Amino acid sequence: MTDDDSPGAGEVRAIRARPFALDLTRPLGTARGEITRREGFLIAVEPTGDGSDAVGVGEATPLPGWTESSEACDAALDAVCDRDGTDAPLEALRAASTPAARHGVSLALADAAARDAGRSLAERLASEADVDASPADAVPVNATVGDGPSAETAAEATRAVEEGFDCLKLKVGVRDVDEDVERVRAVREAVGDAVSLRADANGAWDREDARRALDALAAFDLAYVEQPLPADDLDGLAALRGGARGGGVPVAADESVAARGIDAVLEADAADAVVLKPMALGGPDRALAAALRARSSGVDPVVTTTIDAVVARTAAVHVAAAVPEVSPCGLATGKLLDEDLAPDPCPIDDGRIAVPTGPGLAGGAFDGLRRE
Ligand SMILES: O=C(O)CCC(=O)c1ccccc1C(=O)O
Ligand SMILES: [Mg+2]
Repeated sequence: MTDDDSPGAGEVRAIRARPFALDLTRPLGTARGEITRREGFLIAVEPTGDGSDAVGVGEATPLPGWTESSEACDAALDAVCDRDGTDAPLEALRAASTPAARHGVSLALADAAARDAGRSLAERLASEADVDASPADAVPVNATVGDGPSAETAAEATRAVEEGFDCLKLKVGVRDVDEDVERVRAVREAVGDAVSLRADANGAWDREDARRALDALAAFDLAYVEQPLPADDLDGLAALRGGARGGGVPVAADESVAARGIDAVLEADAADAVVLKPMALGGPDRALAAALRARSSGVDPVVTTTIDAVVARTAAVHVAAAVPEVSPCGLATGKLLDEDLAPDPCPIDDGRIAVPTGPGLAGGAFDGLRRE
């Protein structure tokens, strides 16, 4: 990483933040409540130096429980916005306390730097993180199926497979374990054996329920169960995995990574896979670093979002593209939003999402947002 090239190292002419609010088409049911609406801030930065005038865009879309509150995000952005010649704004934004604010500013700076260099964001992230391989031009994705009655869940899963998805993630943990087992059975029967299935309990179960659920779900060849236990129960997750090594269901950590950090999860041997949300981890750079650390420990990284708007979703696609041979990622959530900040530059075809070629996030696709 060179000094004049590193995000946050240069002087920044101006940082602006504009609030937005977007409704979901219909609520996404999870064990931690329904997600109905996303409120955040569109960020724009104008870096100084060498006569370049590339404006970078970013997005800070907090989801309380995963990130700071909307108020804390607003206050953190306020502290770095609209100040002439703000130096190293990233140093003022703590990933641990205000990850969404840091995400927004770090993405805008990285977008600007990538545009200046005429490279895609994925190329810039990969080279900053010393990834040798070239970024992928498309990334496999899972369809996201929320909680619902068994027949509804099976119908939604069938629709996703008809649209070309060969990996589905089902939300579980809202109902009791027996009902969820029946939902997974109904989906497996509806979609057949060739489709990869994941289940996400969002920390809903205690150790006894989790053991019972994983034992019963072993019959349905799940790729993994995501966050079967609360975020802090790393020892419990490690013990559940004992079954995975013996042919049971693999375990993925999501909330645990956001709450405790990637290093704690890897040190505790708590997961077969980790689910990485750039918005919850403090930025695309930090999410890629976590992915590479997981990979080097033999743990499979998966990139997803907190149901972000198009700017942060596109950034997460670039993060996923920079991870060599990445597993299906939770990036097919654009259709959950009723409206968006701009048209989506990442078409999904046959279960894969296209990575924009740049420069930056998506060439000229977000130029309307840069000028506002
Ligand atoms: O991973 C996906 O398929 C979509 C994203 C998703 O499920 C999610 C969205 C918002 C908040 C939490 C979660 C989660 O993975 O638990
Ligand atoms: Mg999850």
